[in-house]
Amino acid sequence: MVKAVVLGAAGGIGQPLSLLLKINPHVTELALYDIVNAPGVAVDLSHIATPSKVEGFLPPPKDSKEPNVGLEKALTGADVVVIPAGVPRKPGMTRDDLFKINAGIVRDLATAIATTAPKAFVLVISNPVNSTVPIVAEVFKKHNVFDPKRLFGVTTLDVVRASTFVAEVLGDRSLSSSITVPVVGGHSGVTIVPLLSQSSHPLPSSFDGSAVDSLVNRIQFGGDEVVKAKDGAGSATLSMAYAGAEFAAKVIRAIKGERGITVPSYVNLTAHPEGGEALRKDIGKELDYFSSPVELGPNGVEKINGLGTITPAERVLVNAALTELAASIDKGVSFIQAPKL
Ligand SMILES: NC(=O)C1=CN([C@@H]2O[C@H](COP(=O)(O)OP(=O)(O)OC[C@H]3O[C@@H](n4cnc5c(N)ncnc54)[C@H](O)[C@@H]3O)[C@@H](O)[C@H]2O)C=CC1
Ligand SMILES: O=C([O-])CC(=O)C(=O)O
Repeated sequence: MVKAVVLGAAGGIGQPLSLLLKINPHVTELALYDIVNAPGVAVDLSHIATPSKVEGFLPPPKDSKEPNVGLEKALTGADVVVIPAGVPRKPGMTRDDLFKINAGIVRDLATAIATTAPKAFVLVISNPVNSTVPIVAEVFKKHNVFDPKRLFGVTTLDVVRASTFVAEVLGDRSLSSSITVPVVGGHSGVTIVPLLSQSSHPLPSSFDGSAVDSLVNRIQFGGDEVVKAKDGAGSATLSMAYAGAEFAAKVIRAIKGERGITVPSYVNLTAHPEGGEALRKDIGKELDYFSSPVELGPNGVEKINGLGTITPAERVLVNAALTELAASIDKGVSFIQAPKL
C-alpha cells in the first residue's frame, strides 16, 4: 500500500504528474491538493482504469478561520508527498525571484506535513529548490521531526536534459534513455554542474573546448530555453512531470524494498553519516546541501555518493557553483530561523 500526495496538483506540473502517479502500479491511493480545481482533476483521473483510489482536496474559503481540513485529509497516512506548488518563472526572471512567493507557500505546506505526516518522504519541486529544500528542513527541525534521509530536492530534470542533449550530440536519440550523466550542485544556472567526463556514453574526443562549454551551458540553462519558448506562459511542466514521476517511482520502489537504486537529489549533507562528510571534502566547502547521486533504501537516502574523478574544467564549474549555493541555502534557512519582527 502506498499513498502518494501531490501538493499543487492542479498546476502545469501537478496535473501531468498526478496522471503519471495514477498509472504507477505501486500507488494504491493518490491524494491531490491545490488551492483551486483539485477535486475536478481528481474526478477526471479517477476514471482511469488503474487500481488506485484518487481524491481531491481544497482549503477552506479564503477569509475563513477554519482549519485546513482538506490539506490535513490529503496528508493523513501519506507515504510520499510531492510538492510542485508555487509560481513558475516568466522570461527575465531567475528562480531566486520566485522566493518571495514560493518560500511562504512551501513553509506552510511543510508545516502541515510536519504535523500530519512527519514520516512521509518529501520530494520538493517548487523553485528555488536550492532554498526551498532548506526551508522544509528548518520547518521540520522546529517540529522535531527532521529526518534528512526523507527529504529530497528534485533535480532529476537536469539529469534528464543532460541525457537528451548528449544523445543529440552523439547523433543518436535512441540512446537518450540509456545515457546517464551525473549532474551535481544545485538547481539553478551555474549551480547546475554536469560531469560530462563521467557520461556513461563518452563524447567523441573531437568534441572539446567551446563545444563542451556550450553543451554545459545548455544543460545549465535548459530551463531558460523552455521559459523563453513559452513566452510568459510558464516554465517546464511536461518534462518536469516526467522527471518528477520517474523520481517518485524510484523512491516508491526503494520504500517497497528494492535495492540498488541510485537517484540524483539535492539533499542535506550534515546529518548523513554515509557520504555527507566525504562529499563536503570533495566539494571543498562546508555546504549543508548539495545535489549528488544518492543510494536509496527502504528508509530513504542510505548513502550520498562523492564527486568521483572530475576534470580540472569540472572543478572550475564546481567552484563557481559554491557561492550562489551557499547564499541560497542561507536565504532558505534564515527565512524560517529569523525571528519575525
Ligand atoms: N525542480 C524543478 O526541476 C522544476 C521546478 N519547477 C517549479 O515548480 C513550481 C510549479 O510550476 P508549475 O506547475 O509550472 O506552476 P503552475 O502555476 O502551473 O502550478 C502551480 C500550482 O500550485 C498551486 N498553488 C499555489 N499556492 C498553493 C498552495 N499554497 N497550496 C497548494 N497549491 C498551491 C496553484 O494553484 C497552481 O495550481 C514552480 O515553482 C516552478 O518553478 C518547474 C520546473 C522544474
Ligand atoms: O526554469 C525554470 O524556472 C523551471 C525549472 O526549474 C526548470 O525547467 O529546470
